[in-house]
Amino acid sequence: MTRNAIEITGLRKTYAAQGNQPPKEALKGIDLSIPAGSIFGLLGPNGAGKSTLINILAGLVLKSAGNVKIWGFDQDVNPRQSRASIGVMPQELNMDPFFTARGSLDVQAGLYGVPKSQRKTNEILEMIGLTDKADAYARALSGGMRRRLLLGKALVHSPQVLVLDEPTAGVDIELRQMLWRNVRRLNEQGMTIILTTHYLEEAQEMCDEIAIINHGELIVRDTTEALLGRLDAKTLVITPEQDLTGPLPDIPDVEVSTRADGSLAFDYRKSDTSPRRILDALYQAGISIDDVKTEEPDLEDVFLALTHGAHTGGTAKAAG
Ligand SMILES: Nc1ncnc2c1ncn2[C@@H]1O[C@H](COP(=O)(O)OP(=O)(O)OP(=O)(O)O)[C@@H](O)[C@H]1O
Repeated sequence: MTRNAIEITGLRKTYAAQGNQPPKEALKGIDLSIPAGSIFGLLGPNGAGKSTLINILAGLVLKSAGNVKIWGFDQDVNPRQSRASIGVMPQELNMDPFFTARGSLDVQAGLYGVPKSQRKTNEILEMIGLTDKADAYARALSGGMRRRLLLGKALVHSPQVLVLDEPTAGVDIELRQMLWRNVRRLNEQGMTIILTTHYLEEAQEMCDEIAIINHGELIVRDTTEALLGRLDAKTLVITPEQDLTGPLPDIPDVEVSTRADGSLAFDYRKSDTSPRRILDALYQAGISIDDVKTEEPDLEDVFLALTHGAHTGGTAKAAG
C-alpha cells in the first residue's frame, strides 16, 4: 500500500468576523490524501482556500474542525513531530533583514532544534546557489536570492514533506529553472513536494497528481494525466494549400474557425467525430491540405471547465 505523506479529513476553517466583515468559511470540509514521494499540485482560483490549507499544514493557522496527519503524525496528538515533518516555503518574502544568509539558516535550524553537528548549512547554501552570499545580510540580497533563501530555510530540518506556496510568482526564468531543478532533485531523493502555482503549464509539467479547490471545497483530485484525459474536446488544425475562396465546409458536430495565420481550426469532441471525418469532408469540398496537426486540451482548459462549473467534455480552447 502506498504511504500517504499527508492525510486530511473533514478539514474546516472559518475565520472569525472582523469589523463589519461576517465570518468567512474558507475551508468547507476537505478530505485529501497526498501520496509519499509525489509532486502534488494544489490549484484553485484566488481566494479558493489554498493558502489557508497550506498554513494549517504548516501549523500557522488553527483549523476549526477536522483531522490533519503529516507523515503519519496527527497534528493534535503529536504536534511537534507533525511540524518537524514539513517545511514550508512561503509566498511572502518575510526576511530577517539583520541576519546574514548563513545566520538565517542557523536561526531557523535552531528553531527546529537541529543540533549544530547535524546542520547542513553549507550544503543548503550550495544547493540554493548562495555560497558566495553566505555572509551578506538578507536586506542586501536581491528578490530572487531572498526567495532562494526561503527555500533553504524550509529545508534546514530535513523535512519529509516540502510545501512551496507560489514559488515562482514573479521570478525570472533562470530562477524558476533553478527552483524546479532543486525540487526535482529533492523529490528524487524521496521528498514529497506540494506546490501551489498560478502557472498551470508548470503544474502540468511538474505534478504527478493535482487537486483543485474552489470556494473552500475540493472539486477534483486525480493524476495529471487522467485530468487531461477528462476533456473530450480536441482541435484539428489544417493549413490549406491555397487561400480559400469558397465557403467553409459544414461538418455536423464540428465548429470551424479561421485563424490569423490562414489555418482552419476544427473543434470537435473525440466521442462524436473522428479526424478522418473532417479530412474526408475537406477532400470532398476540394480543399487540398498542406499541413495538419491536432491540439489536445491542456490543464488550463480542464481548470477553467471545472472552476467555472462547465461540464468536462465542454469547451475547447481557441488555441492559436
Ligand atoms: N485572516 C483571515 N481573516 C479573514 N478571512 C480570511 C483570512 N485569510 C483568508 N481569508 C479569506 O479566506 C478565503 C480563502 O483565502 P486563501 O488565502 O486561503 O485563498 P487562496 O486560495 O490562497 O487565494 P490566493 O491564490 O489569492 O492566495 C478568502 O475569501 C480570504 O479572503
